Amino acid sequence: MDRVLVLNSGSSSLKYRLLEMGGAAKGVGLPAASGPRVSSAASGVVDRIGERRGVLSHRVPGAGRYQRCQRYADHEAALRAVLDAFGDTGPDLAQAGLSAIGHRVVHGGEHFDGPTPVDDGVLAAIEELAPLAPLHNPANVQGIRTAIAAFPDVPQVAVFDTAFHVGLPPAAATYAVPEAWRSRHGVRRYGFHGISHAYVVRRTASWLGRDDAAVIVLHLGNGATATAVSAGRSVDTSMGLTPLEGLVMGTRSGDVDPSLTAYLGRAAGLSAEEVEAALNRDSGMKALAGANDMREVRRSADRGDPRALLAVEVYQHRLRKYIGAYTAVLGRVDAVVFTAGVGENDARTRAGALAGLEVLGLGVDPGRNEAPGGGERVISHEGAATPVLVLPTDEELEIAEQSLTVIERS
Ligand SMILES: Nc1ncnc2c1ncn2[C@@H]1O[C@H](COP(=O)(O)OP(=O)(O)O)[C@@H](O)[C@H]1O
Ligand SMILES: CC(=O)OP(=O)(O)O
Ligand SMILES: [Mg+2]
Repeated sequence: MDRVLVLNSGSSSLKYRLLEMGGAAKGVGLPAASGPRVSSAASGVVDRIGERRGVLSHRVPGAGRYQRCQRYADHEAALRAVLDAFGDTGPDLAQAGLSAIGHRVVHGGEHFDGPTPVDDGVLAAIEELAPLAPLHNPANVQGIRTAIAAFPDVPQVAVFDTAFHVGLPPAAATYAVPEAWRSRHGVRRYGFHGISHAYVVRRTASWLGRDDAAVIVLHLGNGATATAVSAGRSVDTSMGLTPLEGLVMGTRSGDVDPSLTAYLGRAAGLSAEEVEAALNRDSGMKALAGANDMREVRRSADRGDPRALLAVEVYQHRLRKYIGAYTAVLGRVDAVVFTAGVGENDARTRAGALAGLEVLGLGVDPGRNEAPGGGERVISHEGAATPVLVLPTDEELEIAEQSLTVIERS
């Protein structure tokens, strides 16, 4: 049996899971995407990293839950606290015989087209890409460095969000901008959330009983991506050079007119860096409705707050446009799949995104869409031409599987 510790460092959170793969199941049984049985020996999350009061929740199946609230200054401090939690409650990581530590890395640029064992050169390359994923790559690097310091003898593997999109057709990957920007500075569309997509696309193929399907994947979390997938390959995706383009997100604007930066420089005296930071951290639902969490936005909208009502309309309108566009890109759609925090849990967003798309054969069955309970499910009408599915993503399982593939190869 292999044990893999997975670290998924987000902009302000650190999710982690210790997975046991291929052995007799203990702990919580997980729906293995492929291959042998997988179980979770411990899992948890540190939320609100960098804020005054962060929260660490650590869960060990059979031994309960443990919570600690304090300030976690950065991802290094968060990971050290996670390692302490393992020390306090078990399982003992030093004795676990870890086969690998798998890290989610958001931007892999043009260098990385698959999971990669981490060495100094790989770490330097990930660091160099930080300007293209300012909310994510610095956190990923901190996580990797801290894990190497704690477990110098365990293989560390970087698993990239961009890798799923490496084969994007040139027509979708190319920006119509000066040649020198493209050839000298790597200016192209990369695409993100590929770890989640890889998992969800495999689950979709298994649901449909075919792997040549044309699928629109809607990963709607804090960050959000729409992707057109044909026969398992990404053929267009809404995020581009950085994870800022595309859909409206929790704190990110998604698509805006590129003239915005220069205009605000002239009109408001803002530097390019200030505009970029605001588009990443202070835009999206946070800017429109005062909260980045869709649950809070919905509560405000239910109270009749006009800002929240508009925010929801803007969010859904953008989604609907991308679904229409990707129907055109694919020519034929065999399934639409919702995943991640908002996609898995918010029935109203799913219904709103597809409202008016009956002309494309798309829609939800209200009873199925609103039925309580999670898990993989169909939410379109019985016999609908295009099934609409909710498939909970599992980035940690995908990272663990990809990490083991690399370890076994080397
Ligand atoms: N029941 C729910 N209804 C609406 N939105 C939800 C619900 N549960 C979670 N979410 C949304 O999911 C988001 C987080 O999604 P997640 O996929 O965990 O994002 P990330 O990995 O980017 O942190 C939260 O910001 C919240 O808006
Ligand atoms: C790439 C990205 O946007 O990731 P997240 O949704 O975790 O912020
Ligand atoms: Mg996520």
